[in-house]
Parts: sequence; structure tokens; C-alpha cells
Amino acid sequence: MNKSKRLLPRFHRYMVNDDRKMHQKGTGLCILSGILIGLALGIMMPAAMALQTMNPQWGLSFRDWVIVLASVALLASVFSFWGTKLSYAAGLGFMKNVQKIVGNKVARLPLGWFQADSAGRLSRMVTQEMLSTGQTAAFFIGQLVKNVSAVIVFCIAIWFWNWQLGILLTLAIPVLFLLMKISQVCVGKGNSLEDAAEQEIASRVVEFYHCQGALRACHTGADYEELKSSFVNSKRQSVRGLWWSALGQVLSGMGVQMLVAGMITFISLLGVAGDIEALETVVMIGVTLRFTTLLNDIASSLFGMEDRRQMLNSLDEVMGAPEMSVVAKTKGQPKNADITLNCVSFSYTKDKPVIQDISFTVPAHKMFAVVGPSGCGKTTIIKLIARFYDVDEGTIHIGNIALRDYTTEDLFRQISFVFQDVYLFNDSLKNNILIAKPDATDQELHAVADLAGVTEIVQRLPDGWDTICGEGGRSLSGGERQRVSIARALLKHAPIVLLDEATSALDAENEANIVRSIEVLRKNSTLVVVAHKLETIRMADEIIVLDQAGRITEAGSHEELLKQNGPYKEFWAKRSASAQWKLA
Ligand SMILES: Nc1ncnc2c1ncn2[C@@H]1O[C@H](COP(=O)(O)OP(=O)(O)OP(=O)(O)O)[C@@H](O)[C@H]1O
Repeated sequence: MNKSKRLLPRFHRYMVNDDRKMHQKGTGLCILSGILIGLALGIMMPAAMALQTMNPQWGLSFRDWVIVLASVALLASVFSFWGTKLSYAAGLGFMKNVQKIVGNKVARLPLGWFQADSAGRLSRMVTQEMLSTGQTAAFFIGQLVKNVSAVIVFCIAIWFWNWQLGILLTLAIPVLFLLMKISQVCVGKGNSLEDAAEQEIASRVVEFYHCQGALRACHTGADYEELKSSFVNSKRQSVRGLWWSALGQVLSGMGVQMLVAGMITFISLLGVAGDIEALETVVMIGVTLRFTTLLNDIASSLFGMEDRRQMLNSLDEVMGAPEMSVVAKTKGQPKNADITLNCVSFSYTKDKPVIQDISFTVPAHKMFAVVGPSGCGKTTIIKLIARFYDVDEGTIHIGNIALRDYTTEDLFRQISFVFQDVYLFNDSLKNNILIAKPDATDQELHAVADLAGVTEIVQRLPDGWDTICGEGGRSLSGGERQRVSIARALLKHAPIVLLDEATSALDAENEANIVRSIEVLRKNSTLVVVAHKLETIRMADEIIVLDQAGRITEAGSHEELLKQNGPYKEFWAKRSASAQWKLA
């Protein structure tokens, strides 16, 4: 990602070609308008002299100067209107494009990117930040170039009229711009302090929202320490940020006022000394005051743009996040629904391997169970098979095609998954299942609902199939959400089903639903189950046992593994004892 500090190229990078051209044209027109405004200010002096002396100045009478002045002012307004219009259109295009490219980018990011802080960042980015940055493209840039051009032209024009004033401005303007630059840095520093704190709050609020259940269970529903301390931190940072911003504003304000006071004093001295006429003195003071508003507008545009720099930084950060390589076309046709892992290793963070050197093949239509202690990487394995992350080492193939050689659509056509953190859309129960196969008949829908235990939920709820599931499926219990998710998998008829058997969401009834559903799924699909329940484990054709380091320690059928007297037998004995089952 380009780390350029200049804002304009950074904005242009996020515009489509047409919008970029339109913005460049709009900016050009604003520059032209600024040149004319500077000229108009410069023309005031010869016009005033022509009026005072009633003699032509530089070959033009007072009337001629008034006509020139009116024409220049009219042209400046036309260019300004036209340039601003184009800039606004380009700004709207910028916002539309940012929304689109962020959406596309998010779809290509690995699941690992979607943590609580990224959710907060993303929601800010596509709402208020996008509007604010769009405003910069639409308004601030045009205003800045217009006013800077006007100031430069006015400085040149003043040389022609009065060289002493010319010297004063030529020396003062660079100093003033330097002051503004320093002010901009101060404001930028203030913004970065406030922005980091705001992002922290946004992330903690998302976390607070998602973890309400757990927090209430610990009697801390409204008393989440992390959120509180993020507010305290934000307040502290906001105060520091405000000081920096205030320093910036004072510096630039002081600079402008000092320059204006200096100019007015100097012009008055020239008038008193008789170097310039009375009317000329008054006009010059009037022009100086107008000149002040130009300088103030430059400062406001600079600060406005500086405000948005942080937002562009966040945008750059999201757009620069490493994405998964995606092929345009799947390389070949999957021969079957075999899954092969070959020497696969993976870690979420560099120094902490989660699974190491895992190799196994699940032949089509077989059921594999993955067991092992908590945190040994069972869920990670099935997430790797669904390419939620790319492996660090080794390869994963489905039907003899490497995962990287599938398009996302083709890969997900092959796979259904039922994970522990089931997400339902804020839509009806029926639509939440039909998403797996929108053209399914009622008969198909009712068949999978019966199997997965959804029919029982439908009969119990007053709105039946039309029950709205709430955001993320919050109106349903964890077990109910899992049943809906299993119904989806059953309806999709995917060649491969990955099932993470939730430990928390399983009551006896749910367990029976899962067992029934697995029996059906295994008839048509290759099944990989992260299994916790003894009955599910025993159903598997082959069981893979992981150790705490994420390596395979044993593999085989239930009977074979029991004979080996290894970790599996121990695991089975412990689980059986806790479930008060007899050892088979
Ligand atoms: N997104 C993530 N970022 C960083 N670490 C993670 C992430 N997801 C899981 N881990 C870590 O990776 C390890 C393996 O997690 P995984 O969920 O695969 O284990 P598991 O065997 O399925 O556990 P359980 O049986 O308790 O569900 C754990 O130490 C976990 O904390």
C-alpha cells in the first residue's frame, strides 16, 4: 500500500477513473476561479486610482475597470460553481466506490481478520468516516486550491502596484504557510490521539454487545471493566487531543492576525506618509480584510483535511490487509469428495503453532471424527478445510484439487458447515433455512426440518415458520440455532459436510437430532465432525486423535483405537465415566 502522506493522490487512488478525471477537472476549475479571485482583488487598486484621479490607469478608465472587475468576478463564480459541482459529483463517486471496494475487500479477507476491533473499525468506516472523507474530496480540496491560488495571484498583483507591500507579503506568506503547516501537524496529532481512543471504544462496544450473555452470567452485564476503561482512556486522550488541536488553531489564527495587523499598519503608514492616496489606502485596507478571509479559509480547509487523514489511514489499513489468493476459474473438475491433508501446519500467531504436520485422507462418503483435548486445534482443522484461513505449510485437496485452485463459489458449492458459533440472519426461520437452496420445495423443507428438529421449534413458536430470528439469530437458543444450521446443511446436499459439534448447545434432544441428521448426511456426503459426544464419535468410520500440541497421536476406527491402549482409550474411559456409560 502506498504510504504517501499527500492526501490528494490518496483520494484519487480510491476513485474510479471517471471520477478521478472529474475531480481533477473540478480541481482545475477551482484553481482557475482562485486565480480570477486573486486578480479581482488586485484590480481593486487601479480601479480605485482611476476613480480617485478620474484618469485612466494602465490605459483603462474607471468604467473600464468596473467592467473588467465585474467580468472577472462573474467568471470566477462560474468556474467556482462548475468546479464545486464536479468535485461534489466526484466526492459522491468516491463514497460509492469506497463502499464497493471495502465490500469486495472484506469478502476476500480471511476469517481471522474479523475480530471485535475490526468489526468496530469497519462499521465506522462505511458510515461516518466514509461521509467525512467524501466531504474532503467534494469540498475541502477544491476550496483549498481555490484560496491558495487566489492568495498567490494577489501577492504577485500587489508587486505591480506597490513594491513595499509586495515585499511584505512575499516575506510574510511563506512564514504564514509554515505556521499553518505546524498547526496542521498539531491538529493531526490531536486527531490521531482522539481517533485511536474512539476506535478502542467502538471495538469494546461491539465486544460488550456480543458478550452480553457471558457478562450477565458473571453479574457484570452493565459493568464491563474494559468498556469503562476505554471510556476513561478516551476522555484522557480527547483532552490531550483537544490541547494539541487548540495549539494548532491558536498558531494559525495568530499567524493570520499578525500578518493582517502588519499589513494594515503598513498600509496606514504609507497613507499617512502620503505615498499612497487616501482612497487607495481605504481600498487597500478593505482588500486586506478580504485577503484575511482567504487565509482563514485555507486554514479551515487544511484542518478539515487533516481531520480526515486518520480516516484515510484506517481505509488504507483495511485495503492493505493481506487477502487470500483467489483464482478466476477453478483448475479442473473435482473427481470426488475426498479430502486430503498433507503435512499441514498452521498458527494464528507467529510464535504459537496450533496444528503441526497433520496428514490424513477422508475418502468420499466416509465419516471422520476429530477428537482431542480442548484447544488442541480440532475446529481449526475444519476451518482450514473450508479455507477460512490459508495453511502455513502443507496442502489441502478436495477431490484432487488444491483449495487454492478453487474459486470461492466452487469451493463453497462443495462444502456445508455447521459451526459452534452459528449465525442466523435477521429474517424468518424459513428463509434462514432456504438460503441453502432457495428453490427447495415445501416437501424438501419439511423433511429436513423434521430431521434436524426444526419442526418442533416451528410448532412451538406462535409465528411458526415466519418467526423472525433476530440479528445473528438472537431470538433462538444456541441449540435451536444449531438445529437450523443442520437443516441448512441437510437441504444443501453438499458433497462435503463439516460439523463442529457444539459442547454447550447439546441437550439430549439436540443430541438425538444430530445423530439422526448425521446418519442421513453421511449417506451422501463426506463428513468431518469435531466430535464431543460418545455416540457421534462411535459412529465415525475413522477417528483422528490430536494431542495438546496439535499433532495426530492416533488414528483408526473406534474398535482399533480401543485396542491400542493409548490416549484414545484413556479419553474414552474418562468420557464414559463422566457420562456414566459402560466401556464398550
Ligand atoms: N482466531 C483466533 N486467533 C488466535 N488464536 C485462536 C483463534 N481461534 C482459535 N485460536 C486458538 O487456537 C487454539 C486451537 O483452537 P480450536 O478452536 O481449533 O481448538 P479446539 O480443539 O476446537 O477447542 P475446543 O474443543 O475447546 O472447541 C486455541 O489455543 C485457541 O485459543
